[in-house]
Amino acid sequence: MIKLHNVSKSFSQFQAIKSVFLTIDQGEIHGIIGASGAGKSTLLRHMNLLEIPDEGEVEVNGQKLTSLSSKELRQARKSIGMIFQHFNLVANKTVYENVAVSLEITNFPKKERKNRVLECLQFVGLESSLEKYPAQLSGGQKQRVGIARALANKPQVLLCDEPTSSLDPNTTAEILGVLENINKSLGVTIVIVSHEMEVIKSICNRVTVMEAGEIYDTVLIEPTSIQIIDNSPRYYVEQLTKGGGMDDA
Ligand SMILES: Nc1ncnc2c1ncn2[C@@H]1O[C@H](COP(=O)(O)OP(=O)(O)OP(=O)(O)O)[C@@H](O)[C@H]1O
Repeated sequence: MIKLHNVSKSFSQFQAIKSVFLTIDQGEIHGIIGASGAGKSTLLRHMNLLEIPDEGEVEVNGQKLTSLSSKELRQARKSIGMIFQHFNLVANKTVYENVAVSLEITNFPKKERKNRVLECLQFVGLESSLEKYPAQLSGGQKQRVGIARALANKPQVLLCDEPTSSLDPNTTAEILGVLENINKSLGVTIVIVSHEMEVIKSICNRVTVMEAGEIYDTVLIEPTSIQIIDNSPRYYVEQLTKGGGMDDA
């Protein structure tokens, strides 16, 4: 479970996040959507304290991250994986090494590292690309490496910041399939920030709509295929709740 309690964050004079309260249940696939600059990524980055809130508390997997020492926070972060729009792979490391490095950082038992790396790469279907370098991979394959790296330490939560925004529609569907599989077969709670309505509609159980640093609404959704034509938070909520168009707006 993830709990944000009265979280606020400013950059200089600009308040990016304003008194946000949000609870994400264990096992959920939770979407965060909204216009550019609404604060989606900043909010997500509070869930592993990559952003430290000015005010408020962040609780993940029963631990109040905002009350932990740096050592305790490093430990707690093992159970929170993260993937990114631009994959953030190390260019001069192979696929195998990119995943292994996350086990080295957390002091994962040395004897078990190789097996764990292979297991994760097998899970994302990249077991035959161990010796390749990121430049030799397609965007979808790079994101699979990112996912394998995020899974290496057996997280309970996976934070996804625009995970498919650099990918074409077919590759997007493949990556969403991998994320769905992680949720269903490993029981990992997933939070996805995306500006793509189709992505959110196809995978999430519940969606938070943000506007100007605040939560505009949080809605349960039923997946349907829609085409996004507007950027207002009201439109997002209408689409998520009714699956309707803008005719009655
Ligand atoms: N490190 C930072 N320093 C200064 N301003 C920041 C910083 N991080 C975010 N912001 C500002 O906070 C606001 C919210 O940014 P954020 O990236 O969270 O929005 P977003 O909804 O994810 O947008 P996008 O969809 O364009 O990525 C923006 O105005 C952004 O410029």
